[in-house]
Amino acid sequence: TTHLRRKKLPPGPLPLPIIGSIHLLGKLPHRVLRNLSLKYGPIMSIRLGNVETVVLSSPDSARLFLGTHDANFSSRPQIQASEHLSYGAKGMAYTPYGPYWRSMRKLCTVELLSVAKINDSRGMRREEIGVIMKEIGECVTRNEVVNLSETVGRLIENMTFRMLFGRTGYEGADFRSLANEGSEVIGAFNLGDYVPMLAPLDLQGSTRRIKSLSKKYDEMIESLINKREQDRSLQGLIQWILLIYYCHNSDKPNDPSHGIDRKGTKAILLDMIVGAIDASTTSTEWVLSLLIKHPRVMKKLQQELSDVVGNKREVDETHLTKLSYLHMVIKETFRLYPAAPLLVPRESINDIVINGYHIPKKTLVLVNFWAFGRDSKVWSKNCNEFLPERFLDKDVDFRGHDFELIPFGTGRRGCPGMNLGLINVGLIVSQLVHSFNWDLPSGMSPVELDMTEKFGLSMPRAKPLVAIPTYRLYE
Ligand code: HEM
Repeated sequence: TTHLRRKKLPPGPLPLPIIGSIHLLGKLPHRVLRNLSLKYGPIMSIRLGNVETVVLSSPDSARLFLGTHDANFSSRPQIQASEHLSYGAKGMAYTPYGPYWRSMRKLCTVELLSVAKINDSRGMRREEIGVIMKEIGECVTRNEVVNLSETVGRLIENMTFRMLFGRTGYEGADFRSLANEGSEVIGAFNLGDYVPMLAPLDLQGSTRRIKSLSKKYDEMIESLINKREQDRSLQGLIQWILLIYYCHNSDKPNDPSHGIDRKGTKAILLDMIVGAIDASTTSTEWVLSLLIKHPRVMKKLQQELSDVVGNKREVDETHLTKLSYLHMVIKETFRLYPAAPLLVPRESINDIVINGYHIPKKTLVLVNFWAFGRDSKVWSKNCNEFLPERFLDKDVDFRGHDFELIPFGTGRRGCPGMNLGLINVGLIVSQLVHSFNWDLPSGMSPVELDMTEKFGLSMPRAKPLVAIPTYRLYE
């Protein structure tokens, strides 16, 4: 009997032969998995093709797996998208746990995304926001609507480009569509990853799509790296990556031994591009949507901006820590519209027994963080309401310690770009609503604003957010 008990999987739907339960997932898997969890519980097993999968749908279950047993759940599944796009797991985000991942992670946290490096690019962010503010000002004069999704996406793309390559874009270097498409193919449940016998048929056309995207990426990034090699005066994070790459490949005694080669260089750049553009854009888009949909909250935030920043000045990064209501608005947005609804998938390293359930090694672990926010046991009966004030008397932070709110994940694999992401979102949102008032077009009332989402590695709006700006400050 002990043997039987040790082999007991968590409860879940009965799998079909060959495909398991993959057919259930549909277009919005976070919603489907949440409904299944209401039936089977917060630790649920579901077989996707050949792949044993555990879905965690409550903060307590996430604490158990990613807190208590973080070490055992710190790997990532190997999927076709990362195989092709990351040159065979040469980056960080989709690289299995081990020494290579650890040195990539160190490279990112120490050399690229440290507080000092982020502060170095402060002036650049101010300039890029200035460009967009001027552009929106022209729309005010001409009485035009602004496609906020597109505008925010372009702004974050420009900031990312400059951060990495020290200048604004080059002809043909389209980071944004790379990030969007990357998020789609990486997030998709690609049949070939789960049912290997069907992989050669490529029934959904995913493999073809992934291969063509990776070819496009490789051409683009090769040309960018070549340009940098020809013009050493260009700054940006690329200089640090290349420095380490040259050291490693030239027997220098001071080799920082990150073990990075040309492919690794390109793979880590891809992680930075997709990570920086996709999640920050999606988050900003949802914050703005929720503010426009809830005029009371918008007014209160604008009042805070008037009080802290003053009506004769632009928002500066140093203001951000003083904007406590903005902080609550962002938390509340992450709770209801997380940029990554299932976070980024994990994979177990060894067999383990948790709560009497047997979790075999190489089990795929999905954290349905989207479901946490919709759980009245966690957030009380008003969990579906957008109410930033709930954080006044609930001391919950989003940095990975409080499992109710883990939009950036947690533990060894938690997001290394969190500080940068928060600055991007906070700065853009506050500057946009400090300078302008926003109304919906065609006399649409705020309650009518459509909030439908799309699924991918990230969860953007299904339809772009468009609104009409008017000056708030200088009139
Ligand atoms: C609002 C913005 C962002 C959100 C919501 C977000 C969210 C996440 C989440 C949920 C994970 C998975 C964590 C886990 O498995 O526990 C992650 C990982 C990651 N993020 Fe972010 N992210 C954001 C911004 C950024 C930025 C700006 C960058 C880089 C410039 C970045 C780079 C990465 C990388 C490389 C990983 C993989 C880490 C690893 O596997 O070791 N992210 N992010």
